[in-house]
Amino acid sequence: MVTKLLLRLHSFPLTTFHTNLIFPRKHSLHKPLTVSLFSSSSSSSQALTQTRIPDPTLSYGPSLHKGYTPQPQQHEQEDCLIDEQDFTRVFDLAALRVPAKDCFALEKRLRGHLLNWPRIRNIARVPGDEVDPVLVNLLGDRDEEPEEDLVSLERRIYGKAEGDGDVLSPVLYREKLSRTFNSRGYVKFRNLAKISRPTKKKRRRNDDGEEAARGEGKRGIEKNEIALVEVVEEEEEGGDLKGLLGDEFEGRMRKWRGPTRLLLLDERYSGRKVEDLPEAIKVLLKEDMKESPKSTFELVRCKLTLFYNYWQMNEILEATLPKDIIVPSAFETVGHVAHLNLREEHLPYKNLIAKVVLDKNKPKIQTVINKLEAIHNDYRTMQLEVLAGNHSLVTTVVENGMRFHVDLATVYWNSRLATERQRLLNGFTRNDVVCDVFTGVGPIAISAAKIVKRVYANDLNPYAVEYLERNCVLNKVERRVEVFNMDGRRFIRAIFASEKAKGITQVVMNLPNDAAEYLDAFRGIFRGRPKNGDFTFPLIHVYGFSKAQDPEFDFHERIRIALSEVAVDVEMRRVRLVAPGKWMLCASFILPQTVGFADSRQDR
Ligand SMILES: C[S@@+](CC[C@H](N)C(=O)[O-])C[C@H]1O[C@@H](n2cnc3c(N)ncnc32)[C@H](O)[C@@H]1O
Repeated sequence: MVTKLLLRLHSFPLTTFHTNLIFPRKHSLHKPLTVSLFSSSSSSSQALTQTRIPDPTLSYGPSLHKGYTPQPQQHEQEDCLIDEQDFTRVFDLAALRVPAKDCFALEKRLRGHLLNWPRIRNIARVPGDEVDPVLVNLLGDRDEEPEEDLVSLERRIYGKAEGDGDVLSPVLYREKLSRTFNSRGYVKFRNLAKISRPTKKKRRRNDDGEEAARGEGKRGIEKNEIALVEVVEEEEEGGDLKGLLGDEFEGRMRKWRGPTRLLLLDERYSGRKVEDLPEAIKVLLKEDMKESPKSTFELVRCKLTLFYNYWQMNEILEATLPKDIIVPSAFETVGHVAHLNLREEHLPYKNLIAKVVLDKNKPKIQTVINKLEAIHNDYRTMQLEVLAGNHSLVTTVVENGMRFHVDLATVYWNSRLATERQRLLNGFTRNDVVCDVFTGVGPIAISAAKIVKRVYANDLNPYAVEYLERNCVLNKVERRVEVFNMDGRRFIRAIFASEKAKGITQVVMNLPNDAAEYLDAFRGIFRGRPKNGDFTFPLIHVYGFSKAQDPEFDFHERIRIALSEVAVDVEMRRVRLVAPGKWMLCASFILPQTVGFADSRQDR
């Protein structure tokens, strides 16, 4: 998520309340302010008339069950599945307005008293008070008449000071200045060009047309906007300076003369007056005042608006789905595709769930699919339903630093096996020659090709073989991988009957449903060859599922039966629990000589 703060100025019709002032300011440089956090630009023109959402059991922190909703807006509903405006929540907060230069130090020291909400920065910018340091310097360091300095500064920046009447448009203001130029002299206006020319950043935003509508209250919430902070009140005229800092600081009362920041205070302090703030905050501010006597602070009330984009997937789903069903919290990803495994109870809400998954995981996720039924077909491909996003199931997955093109509609892919594949790869050396009998699009074969001498990769599915070949080229291993498209049993027989058999040191058989039953293909593969011949008895890694009480024993039995061998020395490990009570296992063993030289008449 982008964590950028951008400024909004004068974009909301804001209500102004009285403020508790730490430092009163007779002349304010500020209008009601709008500050946007984490967004790229514009703000809402929502009127903040509210519908309270009372919940007596409120926990600490942001929640869709807390705060209040702004008055519903007339809007065109793009998607009837979910109305994003229903998820807008407004929270009343207190904030300390502090000089920008002090904000980080104060944030550190006040941390325990700040808002500390996830994805919301404790420091918010205050638009409109960013003053070019050169201009601030123009004020000099004189203490005697700070207010006159500020009035003068205001005129330079805004074309008017408080009480001067309406703000001139930038064009009129420039014209006015140019008319008075000669009489007033260049000295006082040497920054004219600077202040009348928009900065590069502002210009860019103007180009986007985003700033153009500012002030007209026409803008909607930006797509990626998650939160907005608005100062909703201005200071009380002639507020009591002594309230917080005592008599000793009265003489130090001075005006703002530079950029400020808002330090958002803990939600507990919402609506409090200065005197009600914890002693720790007061002491700290006093200390800061002693260290930098020119610092100014004020307590302001503000509204923090959290939009649909702020809330996380589970928060939205929890608020939307009926209370008695489990909120789906996880999904698999394959490239840009999110793969849900929805339960029966979720099916009536599948499109809504998919939309939230898509919204909350963009741009990485572009498509949301649901598996329709258990995998039954030979190629181990899934029956899928596209629920949201684009319908392309051709995607690119990165695993072990390799890239794999995959079409989920026609080939098998399972990202959950990445760790297991890596474990297998760790056992390969550059002296190995690997045979991958059920290779799919090649996640093992292609990664192995970067390590070992040679790989023979086979799959029955012609689409998988097509992607395998593409992926070999994509990962620049096509010269080390020989590709076959045949039934696994036939492949084992053919490869071990050929000259290639000599060098093969490891065989991978990852077809957990039936791979063990293909082991019979190894019977007699070296039959007829001299027993002291220069061939290797390969290390075989075979995968399988077991629902038995003792899965290792059960799988071992299947292997023994397939090999027609009384005893096989097998190293067994559990890979993962694929369903309640169903384990995926990997058995590794060196092909027994008795099996390799077996009489083929025992074969199927
Ligand atoms: C579980 S996938 C494993 C793919 C790959 N090893 C991986 O980790 O992604 C099993 C693969 O075996 C292929 N397959 C199924 N039956 C086969 C057979 N009789 N002979 C060869 N390949 C077969 C399927 O097309 C599928 O690609």
